[in-house]
Amino acid sequence: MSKPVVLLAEQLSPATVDALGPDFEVRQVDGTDRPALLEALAEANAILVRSATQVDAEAIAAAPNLKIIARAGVGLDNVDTPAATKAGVMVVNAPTSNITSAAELAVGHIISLARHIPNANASMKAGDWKRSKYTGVELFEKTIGIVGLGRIGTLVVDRLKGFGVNLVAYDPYVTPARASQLGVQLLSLEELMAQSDFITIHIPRTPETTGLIGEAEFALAKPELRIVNCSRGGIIDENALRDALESGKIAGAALDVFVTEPPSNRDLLDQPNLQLTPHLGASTDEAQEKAGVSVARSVRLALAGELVPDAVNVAGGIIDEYVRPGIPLMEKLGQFLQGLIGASPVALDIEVHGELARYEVKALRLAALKGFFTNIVTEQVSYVNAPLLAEERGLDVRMNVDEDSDEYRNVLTLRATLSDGKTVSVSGTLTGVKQIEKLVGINGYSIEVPLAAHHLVMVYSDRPGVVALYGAALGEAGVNIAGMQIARDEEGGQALSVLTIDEPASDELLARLRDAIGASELHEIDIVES
Ligand SMILES: NC(=O)C1=CN([C@@H]2O[C@H](COP(=O)(O)OP(=O)(O)OC[C@H]3O[C@@H](n4cnc5c(N)ncnc54)[C@H](O)[C@@H]3O)[C@@H](O)[C@H]2O)C=CC1
Ligand SMILES: O=C(O)CCC(=O)C(=O)O
Repeated sequence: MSKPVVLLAEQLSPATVDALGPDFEVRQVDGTDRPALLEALAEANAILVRSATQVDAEAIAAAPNLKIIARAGVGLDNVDTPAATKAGVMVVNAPTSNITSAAELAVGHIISLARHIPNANASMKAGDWKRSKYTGVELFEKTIGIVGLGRIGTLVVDRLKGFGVNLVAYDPYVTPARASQLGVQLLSLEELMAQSDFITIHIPRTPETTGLIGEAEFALAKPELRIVNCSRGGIIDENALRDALESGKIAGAALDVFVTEPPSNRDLLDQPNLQLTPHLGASTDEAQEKAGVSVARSVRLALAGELVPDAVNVAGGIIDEYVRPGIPLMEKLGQFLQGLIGASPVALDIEVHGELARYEVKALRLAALKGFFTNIVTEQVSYVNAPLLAEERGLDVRMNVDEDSDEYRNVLTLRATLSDGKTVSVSGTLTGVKQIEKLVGINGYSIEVPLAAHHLVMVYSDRPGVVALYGAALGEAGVNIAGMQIARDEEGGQALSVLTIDEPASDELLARLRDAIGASELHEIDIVES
């Protein structure tokens, strides 16, 4: 069997390939060479990128086998996550891999701006010895404004505390209590612009943050202001920054990120009081190793069909070891239920009874939906797009979790409500040390049958001789019965037989069985392993 193809579209740490291990065919492509990228995506099961490769809707459409897009870093601006979700493709990033490096670069820029280190260095290399020209300022007792008190902003705060500075911040999504815990005073953006001697920006680029700092904000600034952006290009309006630097409205700026990378607007780049780095925030050995290892681990999990903690478009989160075996069982119950109803329900109740109820079981909801849609839509169904498929079909999905369970330690039940109000249900459990997956209920009939690849479910009126009838029909067709269980509501009432068989039954055999036993219901249910 050929190995899954993992495409490395950018330069990643060698630790990435080591962490992927021998189970994949690793291919390289230059992600900025668009035709080459689209061609390589045709066979890719996973793609690993940094920030230069555009994984947009066109690229995702060119990758019919793609299961995961892994961003070895934080920002996901270069990945079309909604398009990936629609195609059932998981998107992951490495959210903490490079935050220390990015925070350290921002602090480095602040100190360099304060002491003119890059300009003084360039001047000396050019043969000069100019001391007074490069007189700087101390950080001590200055006001430093942090825009964005997230992961990186918080690390910057921690690092700056040692300088004896006054820390203020603008982040509308952070509570004053959290800010004061960090030793930072929350201000409005206008107050922060007016009070700060230094500003450092650590927010994502969104429609709301694009151009957040422009002409109006620079108009509020002190002439001593020095501003640093190591987050995303465009959060500071580049034209407004050029004007503010050129006119002496502010004292200096440092940029690691640009609207277009690489940038070409020389009128900005050539400003003498602007210091530049070519998007180096994450460019350290440590950050690249952590990012590579983190995304390699996510790729391994995703290609093994597992939920991934760092997925940004899946709501599964971290799954407890106790919950984990329930995931494949729930997926199978989802398939089984769909096989039983063969129609589209209006509501789906996902019930978790027993000890499992003490754990976070959100992942079981995803598993149920994934299983339910697996055999009824043509597109790839994954933990990513299964909730979207339910939403698109107007399916009312409800989750009921309850610690009570009578007969078994845990029982998982899926109950569909059809448009005529009728309900259809299937229940399963895991038994013994080997955690055997068993069906323990169908439509209120108690049974106990190990789940298999092929099942027959027959409902008929309870009477002697029926087992011989279906046994003979299956025997004549050469189909072996692997397991069976009969249940009934009352003597002479309705009976239900569940058989596991070694191969699928043909349509002709199903018709013969129906006639032979006068079945009121007969379902052949095949479970495909995902
Ligand atoms: N230069 C580089 O190489 C690197 C850049 N980055 C970038 O740094 C930025 C920050 O990353 P993290 O700290 O990990 O993100 P995060 O998600 O932990 O924090 C972002 C913070 O921004 C705040 N925020 C969101 N909208 C805001 C608004 N309109 N005004 C003010 N605050 C707002 C949020 O409340 C949050 O606290 C991201 O854009 C990321 O892509 C990250 C790593 C390396
Ligand atoms: O991989 C890189 O160098 C880009 C880092 C970055 O900007 C991020 O992780 O958001």
